[in-house]
Amino acid sequence: MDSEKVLPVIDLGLAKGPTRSALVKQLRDALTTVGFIYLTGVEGFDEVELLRLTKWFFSLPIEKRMAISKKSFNPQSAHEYRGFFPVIPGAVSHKEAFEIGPRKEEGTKMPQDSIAAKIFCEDNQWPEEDTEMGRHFRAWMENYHFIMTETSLEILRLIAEGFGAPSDFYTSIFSPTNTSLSTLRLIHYPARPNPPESARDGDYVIQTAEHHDSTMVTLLATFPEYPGLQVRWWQDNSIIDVPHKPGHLVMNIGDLLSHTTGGKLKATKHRVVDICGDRLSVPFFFGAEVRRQCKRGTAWRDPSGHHYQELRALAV
Ligand SMILES: O=C(O)CCC(=O)C(=O)O
Ligand SMILES: [Fe+2]
Repeated sequence: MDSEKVLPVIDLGLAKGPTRSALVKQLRDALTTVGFIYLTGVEGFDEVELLRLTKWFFSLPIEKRMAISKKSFNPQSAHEYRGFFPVIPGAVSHKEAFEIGPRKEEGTKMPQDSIAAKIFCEDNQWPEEDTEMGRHFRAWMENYHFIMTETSLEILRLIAEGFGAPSDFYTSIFSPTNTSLSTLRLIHYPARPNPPESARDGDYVIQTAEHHDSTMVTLLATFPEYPGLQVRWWQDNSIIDVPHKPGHLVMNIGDLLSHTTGGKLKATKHRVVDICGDRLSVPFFFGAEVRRQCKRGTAWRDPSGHHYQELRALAV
């Protein structure tokens, strides 16, 4: 029955104190079945300010946004990886976005010994830094990136505990100075009145095609006035709508984490469809660690005999 196809709600507030073990079990059950959850109880999550600042960013004139775009869209830019990217006309994926990496703590040495390391560790770009609003935008987004990083690490600890593994089974790879490859992406999907045939699926017009994320964990902020997220339901392969739930993030895991569990944790497919108007959303992609290579490490076996691979961190 359609009414039963709803994402489980997980309350991170239960992580403190004697309720933690119940939370660990709820999370394991949800991520080994549906693979997508609503997440509440995230301290410091303020969707109202996040939406206000996202709207502000996309209200800036396109010339100002292009001035902080990546080199592939603006030859004058010194940035390959962080910054704005515009809509690509005619592509199935129909969006523009602004991508932000972690704040670099004073004195943190960033690797510069390979082209990849230089690209992945490059500085963020910021709009309107000479205005109060621009400075507020930067400080707020840097802090939001930090909150999402801490939340992702806590989720990884809870997941490890759910398999009976040591709490830091997945998190020991990550540096305390936050040099993870994680990306906060502010997305604007403009309306699409004349989509190409390749972007149609029956009555739907696709804005982001069906995919799994490549991450460890994704924490997605959606907003009340913008539906459009759809998830492939695990039991019957149907597509379900995932409406906004006030105060909740939507969370899923990506391929990287799913692989380490031999597919036991589900990297569930999802997509975004046109809602006949603009749409905004803000995913946070928690990826690997810049200064480490992810290698398969020791295996953990749960009581049923299932194997989980640690991501062994090797300094490069
Ligand atoms: O915009 C959304 O709601 C989801 C976006 C998404 O799935 C992605 O960017 O990977
Ligand atoms: Fe996604």
